[in-house]
Amino acid sequence: MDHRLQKHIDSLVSRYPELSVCEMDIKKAYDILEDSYSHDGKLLIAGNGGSAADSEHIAGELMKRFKIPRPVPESFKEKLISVDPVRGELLSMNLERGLMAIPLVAHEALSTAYINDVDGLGVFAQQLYGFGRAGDVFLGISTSGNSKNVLSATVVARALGIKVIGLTGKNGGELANVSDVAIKVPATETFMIQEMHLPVYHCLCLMLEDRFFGE
Ligand SMILES: O=C(CO)[C@@H](O)[C@H](O)[C@H](O)[C@H](O)COP(=O)(O)O
Repeated sequence: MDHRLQKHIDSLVSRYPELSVCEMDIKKAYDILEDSYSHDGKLLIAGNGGSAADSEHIAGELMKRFKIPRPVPESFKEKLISVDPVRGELLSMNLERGLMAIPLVAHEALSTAYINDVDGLGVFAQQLYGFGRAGDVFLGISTSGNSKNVLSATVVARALGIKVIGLTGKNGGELANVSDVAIKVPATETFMIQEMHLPVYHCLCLMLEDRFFGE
């Protein structure tokens, strides 16, 4: 792996030595994401409770600058100038390029209506079916690896040609079995698993940002 990207993993492992067991799987997950983003794909993310918050957090890191400024291309700025009816005023916008990431835990009106009218367990599957396209990536976050609404979404992912990354606890659960790669952090207690998920996904976001927006 490029030393520029490896440095993020080295930093992760120096801060969290227990996560060294995840190194290979983090690299595999990175490769899947890099390939998807290189071909105009996107990331769809789902999880429950604390992992729902993580889903939103990840989208936030990817959709705008994390550490590196991501200026929009000059050609697009020129388009902004050409369509700005009140020259200058709107150009104070500081748009940034994003890596497209959609948290399937958002969209409350859609989710609550689907859960209420159709099927509680299909809430992520329905959104994945709507938003997902072949070549995208689904990231399922589950400390147990057995949350049925996340597992249902993996079935839809397979049917659509969407690769699945699982982020789980040590035991992996069913999610690890149905993922293209499962990052199983070495903890078994829900809150401790969640505490290890954060540095793992930060590392992936840093690697992707460096790849697509670094020098
Ligand atoms: O944040 C916490 C516990 O720390 C809880 O909200 C927790 O995320 C919820 O119980 C989830 O429903 C657990 O689901 P999962 O991680 O096993 O898929």
